[in-house]
Amino acid sequence: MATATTGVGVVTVPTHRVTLATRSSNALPPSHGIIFLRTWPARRRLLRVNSLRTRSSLLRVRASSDDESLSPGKGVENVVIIGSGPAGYTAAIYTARANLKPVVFEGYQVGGVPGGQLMTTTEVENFPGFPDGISGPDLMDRMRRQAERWGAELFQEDVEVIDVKSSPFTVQSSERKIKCHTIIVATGATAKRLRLPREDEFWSRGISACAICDGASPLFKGQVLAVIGGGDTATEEALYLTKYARHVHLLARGDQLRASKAMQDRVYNNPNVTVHFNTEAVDVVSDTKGQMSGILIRKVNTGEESVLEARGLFYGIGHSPNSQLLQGQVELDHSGYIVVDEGTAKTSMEGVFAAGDVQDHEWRQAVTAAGSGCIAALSAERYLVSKDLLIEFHQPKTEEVKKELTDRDVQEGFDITLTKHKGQYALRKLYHESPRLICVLYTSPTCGPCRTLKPILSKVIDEFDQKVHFVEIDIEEDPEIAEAAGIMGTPCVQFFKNKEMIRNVSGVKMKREYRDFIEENT
Ligand SMILES: Cc1cc2nc3c(=O)[nH]c(=O)nc-3n(C[C@H](O)[C@H](O)[C@H](O)COP(=O)(O)OP(=O)(O)OC[C@H]3O[C@@H](n4cnc5c(N)ncnc54)[C@H](O)[C@@H]3O)c2cc1C
Repeated sequence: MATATTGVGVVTVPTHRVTLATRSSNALPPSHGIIFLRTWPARRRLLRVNSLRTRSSLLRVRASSDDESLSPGKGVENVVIIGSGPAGYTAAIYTARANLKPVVFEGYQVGGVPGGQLMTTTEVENFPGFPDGISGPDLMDRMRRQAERWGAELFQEDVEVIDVKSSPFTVQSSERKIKCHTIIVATGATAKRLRLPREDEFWSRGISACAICDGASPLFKGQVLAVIGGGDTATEEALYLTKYARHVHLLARGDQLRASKAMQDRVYNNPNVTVHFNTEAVDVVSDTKGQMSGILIRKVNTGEESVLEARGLFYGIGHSPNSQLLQGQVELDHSGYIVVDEGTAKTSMEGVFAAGDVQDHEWRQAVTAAGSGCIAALSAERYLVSKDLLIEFHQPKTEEVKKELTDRDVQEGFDITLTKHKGQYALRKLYHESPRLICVLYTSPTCGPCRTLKPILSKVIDEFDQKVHFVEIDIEEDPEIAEAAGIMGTPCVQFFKNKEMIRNVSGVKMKREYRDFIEENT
């Protein structure tokens, strides 16, 4: 039994020594901001910790535990969340606020970028709380920060293996292996693409995989649009788009629609929809302003090609759920979606919960994904309590976050002894004066993958502090530099040494690629 003195009173906690300090104290190293109350019966433990919270929101809690295996990272975690879309981050916010200290694998490449599908879209206009809309990357940034603020531990890594057949479960990425009592799978789904030659160029600028999300955007309002597919999704999207479009063409590869009879009737009876059977898209075409103006289509039965005028192209060819990790371990439906008990997040394996698009082939919206992430988080907490497995983690308020980059360098403020810089003045100075390897990251404000790459590269650069120079160039702020460097897209990383460019890396690559290259050249 230990007695702890606080600025507001005395709290008695059995078994482990617990020290409480007021917020003004700065004597606590961050690693001690944890309370382990493992030997208490779960319900009492929760009550006690909650009462600590109620008695003073100004309390920090430090605990020492004689059971080393319970230290975070070394022992068994309460919950691992896989995925960083709206479902994953919402689950992280809820579990972190419940003091479960969730470990989140945000993903990297295999199932889409960290932040999920919304990182690939411009404006999100239907997520509650943003009356003027918000860009997809900004929304995901906010969710991420909210999860981090409450103590979620985030890793930008793909999970490669899950083992839920033995308890505790194992979750493994290329960099770490974690044991845990519960898992929340929020790996989303990937919209199937046609891989048209100019698809990447017009993605989110004419081509979309979500009519409900993008149909009302000014880009498409009053225009002629086309939808590809012959099933329920495509017919529903075509009908939805008639609310905004001047006319909608539905392109079906077969000689009939696969959609339900009711949907077919609605399509055939709508004068604003024209169905083209035996038709496939070959590519999109653009006008002299570089805007999408039509679709090159081909009749599959005759091979005849023509251009169909359209300002927008919507894919209604389905989604693939990112559930491969769980194949053979939890029940999946015939399309690979994780099966959950209706209205819950429970999968066929106790302790494994699923949220978001990976378990939802019907609604697939950010807000429904977030809602199901909340359900999964609360379910995981309940499960841990019911099994008497829950360990609460109380973290001290984190120290002020170190600024990642110096402010935009100006002539007076430039300091060559610093490793990280921003802006064209710094780049010019370093190019001429730095004896170190220079790593230049080109970004743009609306580029989702840039937000993914920045923290990754920043961490790698930290490993080589004082051995390299790093400069970030926003190509909208410094277009001349970007043009001179021949930048065609962002993110792009260029390495310079002795006034020569020695490598150009486009897109987001694995962390070790940047690390290995820097190591070889410093
Ligand atoms: C272009 C586009 C525009 C859209 N616009 C809107 C809109 O305006 N409004 C709206 O409500 N909805 C919109 N949606 C739908 C919305 O984005 C999805 O419904 C929502 O993102 C689903 O959230 P999620 O968390 O389930 O999964 P996702 O957002 O798909 O996120 C899945 C996450 O899992 C991670 N992951 C996958 N595999 C692994 C692994 N092995 N290891 C670790 N991590 C992994 C990925 O990296 C990703 O972070 C849009 C979708 C698209 C494609």
